[in-house]
Amino acid sequence: MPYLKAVILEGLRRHPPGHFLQPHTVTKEVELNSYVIPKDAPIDFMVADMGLDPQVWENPLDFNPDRFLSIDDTKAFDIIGNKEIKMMPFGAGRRVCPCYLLALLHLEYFVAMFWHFEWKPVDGNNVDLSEKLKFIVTMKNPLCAHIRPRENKLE
Ligand code: HEM
Repeated sequence: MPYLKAVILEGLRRHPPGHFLQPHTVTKEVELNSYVIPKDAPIDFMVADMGLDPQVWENPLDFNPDRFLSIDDTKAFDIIGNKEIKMMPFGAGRRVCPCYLLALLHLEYFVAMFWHFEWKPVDGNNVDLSEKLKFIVTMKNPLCAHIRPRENKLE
């Protein structure tokens, strides 16, 4: 289970479904780290870039779930930025995704299907992880796979 959770977190870091949040704004001018943010100016959060910041993540382009296993308890990873923000696929603060726990559970069920089902690319096509930026991010070339129950259960 810890590794399954680590795979989900790494997927959300490396390929967050939304590259931006909804635009946010401030109700009065504020200064943050010597930047002045004017009242009512639309503010976009670069979610995808946060997850690729080399000052925060070692080899950020690598898909490496192990980076989350070094955290004592994967469950405790601060995905909604209560204490610190290292990535924010669900946003943070008062407009954070209210269903993030449901979404995480859903992702776990989906990825756990690999335990029981074997996935094979159709006609030997390689899996292409190129992204297409729409309202959310989708696969540029949709995944086509044959799925069948595993004959040999995974250890
Ligand atoms: C992997 C799945 C999901 C991701 C990555 C995701 C991500 C997000 C993000 C980034 C926001 C905007 C946060 C902000 O602007 O600060 C958001 C808002 C929201 N999400 Fe999700 N979400 C997911 C699944 C879901 C699901 C399953 C539901 C409901 C069943 C849901 C319901 C909502 C709602 C209602 C809001 C608006 C909250 C508000 O404006 O106060 N999301 N989500």
